[in-house]
Amino acid sequence: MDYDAIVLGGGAAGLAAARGATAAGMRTLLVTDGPPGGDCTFTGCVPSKTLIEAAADGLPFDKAMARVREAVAAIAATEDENVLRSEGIDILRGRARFIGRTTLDVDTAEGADGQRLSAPRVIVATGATPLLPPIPGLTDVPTLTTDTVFDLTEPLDSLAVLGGGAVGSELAQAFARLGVRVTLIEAADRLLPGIDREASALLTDVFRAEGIDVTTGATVESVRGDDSGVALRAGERTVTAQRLLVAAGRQPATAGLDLAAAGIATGERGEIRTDDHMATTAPGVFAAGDVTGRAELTHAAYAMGRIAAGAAVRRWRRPSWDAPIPSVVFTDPEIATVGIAEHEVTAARVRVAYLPMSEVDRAVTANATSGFVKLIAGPRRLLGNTGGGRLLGATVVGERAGELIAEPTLAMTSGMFTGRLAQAVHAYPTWSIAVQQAAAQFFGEFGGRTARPARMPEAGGQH
Ligand SMILES: Cc1cc2nc3c(=O)[nH]c(=O)nc-3n(C[C@H](O)[C@H](O)[C@H](O)COP(=O)(O)OP(=O)(O)OC[C@H]3O[C@@H](n4cnc5c(N)ncnc54)[C@H](O)[C@@H]3O)c2cc1C
Ligand SMILES: NC(=O)c1ccc[n+]([C@@H]2O[C@H](COP(=O)([O-])OP(=O)(O)OC[C@H]3O[C@@H](n4cnc5c(N)ncnc54)[C@H](O)[C@@H]3O)[C@@H](O)[C@H]2O)c1
Repeated sequence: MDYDAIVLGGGAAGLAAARGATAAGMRTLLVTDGPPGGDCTFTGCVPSKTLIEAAADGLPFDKAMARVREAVAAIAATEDENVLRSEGIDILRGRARFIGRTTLDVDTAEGADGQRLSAPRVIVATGATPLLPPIPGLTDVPTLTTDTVFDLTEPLDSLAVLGGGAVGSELAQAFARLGVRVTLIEAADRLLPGIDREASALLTDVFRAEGIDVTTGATVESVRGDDSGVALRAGERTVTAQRLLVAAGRQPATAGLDLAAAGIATGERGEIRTDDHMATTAPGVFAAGDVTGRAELTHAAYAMGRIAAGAAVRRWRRPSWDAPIPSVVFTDPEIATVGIAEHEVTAARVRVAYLPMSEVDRAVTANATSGFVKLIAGPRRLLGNTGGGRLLGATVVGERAGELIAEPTLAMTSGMFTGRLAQAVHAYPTWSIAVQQAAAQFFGEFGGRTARPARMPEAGGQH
């Protein structure tokens, strides 16, 4: 065998896996056909968050795009090939495919003949690529995806955004704030369909107030156009725009890997099937990150990479995928979630504490009262709702929601009594005191509010 472990893909999952395997004393090779950092650094989190911040700062289009390039370069430099080699990881730039369970053929960038490499442990972390849905005409018109949108150099007049998930919502608002006329079309009945219904409604109101033309419950059925513009047909509507951004989800990147040669099974969406230890159906082969079709988030990819590496090197007490994963949509206001949303409650005796930001002093002082904190807590085995029960989920909408979600995430991860959130003294007047004040509602009236029974789906999830 050439190595103890070979990792395929240099994104968040692959980097975590390579680092984890190296730290465990494995001679590790990272094979990647793109620069280390992957989607998050080059076409995902980093450019999108920089664009959002630049737009919020009121920068003109060209300066905003220049700031995007600078931020990407700065963060890429912290994890480039030299940095990884200094950490003891071998790197090969090239495209890998399986020719056996633990044997790979790698086509290197130089176009040399495939290099044959093997290791008893292989971790597949090849990520995902933007999905182009099978909509008539879509492949005949020039489209933007997150692979290309951050390369724009010329300002746009107008942009149609297909899809109101995290990508569509974040970029619709950023481009609108950069002066682009934005139309957003979402097939589901609301933006960010998986989240708390009130959060969706609030975001839609904010978008409309900022001039974004939002249509929900309308599926884009056909597209036509050319270099000068596009026209989208969605139900009764025809939307025209200079450019079209397709933000309809991502698909696992397994094309060309020849997973069958290794006996690696995939699921309905082409995702690599994994168990709780990130093991695939092929002994010795693990998978991590977006390619598994689990939470498509950088921190989740990183966590999966660590688990895969740990499980690959250990026989006993192998780490498992069971931690609650927070998620933040970086719109303004931010929408942060962990665990379940209220419409997902199925058990009895689950209670909800709700606190609007208009009753949080820091939000009042910041004149940013749009949003709320919602904590969902349920009974423990034997102990019931004693001590506030245990936290099942939280949704925070507001200016610093992404920071506030860390505390409920800790509560869920550690399995603490929800009451600890109310007991811990929080500094006044912080944003995070909102979590304490909401948690206090599980123990009686606080500020005129008390936790109420969760509303089951048919009753709707509004406060
Ligand atoms: C616009 C946008 C914004 C986002 N914002 C956020 C955010 O704010 N927060 C967040 O948590 N997540 C965000 N995400 C999601 C996040 O970027 C991904 O979940 C994360 O990057 C996935 O990491 P990964 O390692 O699984 O895959 P990737 O980063 O895609 O890495 C896969 C790597 O594998 C390589 N590869 C593929 N096939 C092969 C092969 N056959 N051989 C060798 N190498 C191969 C690729 O070149 C790539 O470098 C965002 C995504 C997008 C698109
Ligand atoms: N802040 C973050 O953490 C962040 C930001 C961006 C992306 N991401 C990750 O990237 C992944 C991809 O994001 P995404 O927004 O592309 O995917 P998504 O699956 O979250 O949303 C895609 C949306 O497009 C809609 N859609 C699909 N076909 C349509 C059609 N024909 N007409 C109208 N609407 C249509 C779907 O109903 C869906 O709501 C997500 O899973 C997310 O985890 C995370």
